Amino acid sequence: MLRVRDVSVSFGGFRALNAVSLEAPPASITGIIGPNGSGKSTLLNVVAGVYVPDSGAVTLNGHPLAYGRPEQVAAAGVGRTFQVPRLAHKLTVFQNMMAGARDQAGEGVFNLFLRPGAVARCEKEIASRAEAMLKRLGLAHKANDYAGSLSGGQQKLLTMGMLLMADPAVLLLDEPAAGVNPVLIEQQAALLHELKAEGRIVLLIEHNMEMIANVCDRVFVLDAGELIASGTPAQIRADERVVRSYLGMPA
Ligand SMILES: Nc1ncnc2c1ncn2[C@@H]1O[C@H](COP(=O)(O)OP(=O)(O)OP(=O)(O)O)[C@@H](O)[C@H]1O
Repeated sequence: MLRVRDVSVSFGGFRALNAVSLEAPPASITGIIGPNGSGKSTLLNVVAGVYVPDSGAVTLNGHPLAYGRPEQVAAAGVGRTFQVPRLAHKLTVFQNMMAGARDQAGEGVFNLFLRPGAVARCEKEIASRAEAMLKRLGLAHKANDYAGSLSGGQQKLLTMGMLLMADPAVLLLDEPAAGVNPVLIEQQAALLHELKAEGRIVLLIEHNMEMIANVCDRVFVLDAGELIASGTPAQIRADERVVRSYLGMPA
């Protein structure tokens, strides 16, 4: 279970999040919606260990996450993607996937010199997982292309695949559907359902309400740093305050 309890974050004198709480159980997809500047990315950044909250707590299975230490949070099983995919554009799709894998035996100089056999075995194992992941994402035919040559939607799928190479218990996804064509959005939604079926916790920031309605079990709505509503997608759509502050706004 991922728990965010009464988290507040300020930048200078500006309060970006005010006592925000949410819970996300295993095998669930949780949407975070709200107008621009309402604090969605800030919340994701607190969970990802980028920002240290002024007060409140974030726990995974009862253990506090390491605030301000994103590498430690990632090692604890929390992976995140960004609004603009972070890829090595001049490396191939396959090479990017390999870089996404955690615990590569070749990482340490000690291993490289003293356990070359183990390193080679591990590399082979990672390569076959990367291959399988590319097949799963429908990107196998792009394996040897530069990552920079993929469409925006394919790049977003690739970053999700890179995350999955580390087998995270929690995925934090920042606007995966933005700028993506409808066919790839459907593919993303199918992948999210699979990740849920595998027992993972998915937190999803998204402006695409169709995507939210299609995949989310529960939705939390932020407005000016405050949590103003939570519920099923249907409950959120019917919530007058949400419609006034967000859904009623022209796109
Ligand atoms: N590092 C920072 N320093 C100062 N202010 C910040 C910082 N990060 C975010 N803010 C401010 O905090 C508020 C919340 O920003 P945040 O990016 O979390 O909103 P958001 O809901 O993700 O918006 P969007 O939908 O546009 O991505 C905004 O007013 C923003 O300007």
